[in-house]
Amino acid sequence: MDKVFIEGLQIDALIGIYDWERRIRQPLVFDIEMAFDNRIPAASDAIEDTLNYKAVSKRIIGYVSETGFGLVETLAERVAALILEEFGVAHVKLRLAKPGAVRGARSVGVVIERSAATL
Ligand SMILES: Nc1nc2c(c(=O)[nH]1)N=C([C@H](O)[C@@H](O)CO)CN2
Repeated sequence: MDKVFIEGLQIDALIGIYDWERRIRQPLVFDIEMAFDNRIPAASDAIEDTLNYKAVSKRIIGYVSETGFGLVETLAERVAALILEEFGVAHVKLRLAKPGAVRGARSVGVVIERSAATL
């Protein structure tokens, strides 16, 4: 299956389990791969036929900016569900990184894959 991807989408968010984390915003980085049949927009050359990565990115930025979960697992799950439900995507792979959260590690986080069929 073809994919549409969004790589390195950085969003500042309220996220974390510790008291000090509840008082600041921290950078999160999303890498997202979404299953999509790109032959249709390729044939029409029409943006309406695409899975519009700009529209998906804007929706995710808006959503994540308003959240305040403790765990990256929770946020990753909600964003994956949003993509499946609102953009008609059948399968999504999402990597959510929290750079700088652990001293000595460049980044930490989670990778999940979800399908609309098993929502
Ligand atoms: N699997 C996870 N482990 C940890 C998380 C998390 O969201 N998922 N969060 C923290 C803290 O918030 C951490 O990021 C602060 O440095 C610790 N472990």
